[in-house]
This record gives sequence, structure tokens and C-alpha cells, in this order.
Amino acid sequence: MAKGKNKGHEERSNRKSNNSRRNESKHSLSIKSTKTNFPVKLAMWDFDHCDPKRCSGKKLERTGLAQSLRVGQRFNGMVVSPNGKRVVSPADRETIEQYGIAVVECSWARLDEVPFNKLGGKPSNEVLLPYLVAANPVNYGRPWRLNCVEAFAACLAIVGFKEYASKVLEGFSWGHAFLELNDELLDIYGNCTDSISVEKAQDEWLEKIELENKERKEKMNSADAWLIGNTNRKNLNDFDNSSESTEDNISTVSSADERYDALGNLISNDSHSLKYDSLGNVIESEGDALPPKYDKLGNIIEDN
Ligand SMILES: C[S@@+](CC[C@H](N)C(=O)[O-])C[C@H]1O[C@@H](n2cnc3c(N)ncnc32)[C@H](O)[C@@H]1O
Repeated sequence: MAKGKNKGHEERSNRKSNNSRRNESKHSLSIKSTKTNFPVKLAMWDFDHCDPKRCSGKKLERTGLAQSLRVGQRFNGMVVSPNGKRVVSPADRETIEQYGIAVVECSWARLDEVPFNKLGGKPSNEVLLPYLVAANPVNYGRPWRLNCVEAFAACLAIVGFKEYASKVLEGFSWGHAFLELNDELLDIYGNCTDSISVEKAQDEWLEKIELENKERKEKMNSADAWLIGNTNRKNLNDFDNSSESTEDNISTVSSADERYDALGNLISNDSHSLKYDSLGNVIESEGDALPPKYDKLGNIIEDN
């Protein structure tokens, strides 16, 4: 089992002398994908928070596609991280070609344990990903909460390396679904010029799917009204002991659980409506609420 280099990073870093830290930074500049011929350098700071069997970052490391970095180890490429202050854009292509991409392999629930400012990337290269929907089995259908391999793939596709994006996802049985689910959006972002235009495209997309969700909700409400009419009929039927019942129909419509793909299409329909807490964890709730609104970090800003 490959151990994350940054497990208990603080105890270790206290023991290190300043000199050895300086040497480590110099050493990092020579990182390359030595085991594979993958044309872009992929790296990660791994905090060992996740189950190694389900961890996409560790899998990439095992197959030689990604390399592990130590906290403080310098990395001059793009750092895709929840600490980013702008979104990645096609303008970052050259940096990626030259220096690569790094991600932070950690748990979404333990972001506060990650020393983002000490990792070793250039602050100006720290970027967020724009709105995209996860296809991995842990967070399927959730916006913004991509896993490490999806984050690498998204970044590669946005800067115009779609083929490399497919290649990095190849080892994952669900990998192709990530590019399919986000195909149109990735093309839209890929045709932008800079971070500002990617954010604008994202906001327009979000407005579009919000409008579609509202329309869908209105349609569902009118379907409910129609079924209430039928309930009256059911009461009459009860009188004459008829076996026909509309109950099943009513519960199907009024407790629909909505999860959407990047196009705003319904992708799952369980027995409850989904709501998320600020970490993106699902909390169950009764009723047919609209999906919540998120900020660019995936935090809920308006819970419908
Ligand atoms: C929190 S970890 C979870 C990793 C997961 N355990 C796995 O198996 O890959 C996912 C990492 O991907 C990157 N990432 C995913 N979605 C992102 C987004 N919307 N913005 C910025 N970085 C993102 C970040 O580096 C983040 O730390």
C-alpha cells in the first residue's frame, strides 16, 4: 500500500532542519512521469485521508501516472485546489505543458486539516475548476466535487488536451462517463480565453439550468394538482370497493428526488428529495425541494 507522503506532515516537518527542506525544494524541480510516457506531468500532495482502494489519486500513483509531493516541495505547474482564487482557463495551457498539474489528495470533509498555503505551489497558479458534475461512484451527480482523476481530466480538457483527459481516465471503469456527462460544458470552457470568460460561461450555464429546474418544478406542481383531482375520484372508488388506486402515482410524483447532470437532466429518482450540507454531504429531507444553489467552491448559498 502506497503511503501518502504527507500523513502527519506537521510532526515530520518539525523534525526537519531548514537545510534539508531547502534541498527537498531543489529536488522537486526534476519530477517527471518516469514510469509512463504520459506527456503532462501530474502530481499530488497526498494526505492519506481516503480509503486506498477507492482513492483515484493513489491509483494514478500506483500506475505511475502521478507522483507524490511533500508539503513544502515546490511545484511550478497549475495547482487545482479548493483554495484557488480563480478558475482554470485555456490561458493556462502553456504552464501545464511546461510544468504540469497538481491536485490535493484529501477528504472533502477534512479540508480544514490541509495547510494549503504551505503546499509549495505558486499562489498565482492555484485554480478552482468551474461547474462540472462528478461521475465517480462516490459523488456521482454532484457538482464541483470531483475526485483527483476527474480534476486532472477536467483541467486537461479545458486547456485543449481532451485526448490526454481520456487517457488519464482510461484506468477507471466509469472514467468515460465523466467526459460524456460534461462534454458540452468542457467544450464551452475550452472555447473561452481566460478565467473571467470561463466564469461568465459557467454563470450563464447555471442560470440556464436554474430556469429549466424551475420549469420542471412548475410542471410537477401542475401534475400534482391533476392527481389531487384523481384522489377525489379514488375516494369514490373506495366507496364501491374498487381495487384501483392512485396512491402509488401520488407518492411517485410528490417525493421525487432530483439530481441533475451538467445539462440539467434528471439523473436519479429516489424516494426522498436530496439536500446537501456545506460539505456537499447529502442530508435527507421530505418534500420536493428545488436543488440548492452553490457558490464557486460548491458551498450552498441558497437552499431552496
Ligand atoms: C478533495 S480530493 C478527493 C479525492 C478523492 N478521495 C479521490 O479518490 O480522488 C479531490 C481533489 O481534486 C481537486 N478538485 C476536485 N474538484 C475541484 C474543484 N471544483 N475545484 C478545485 N479543485 C478540485 C482538488 O485538488 C481536490 O483536493
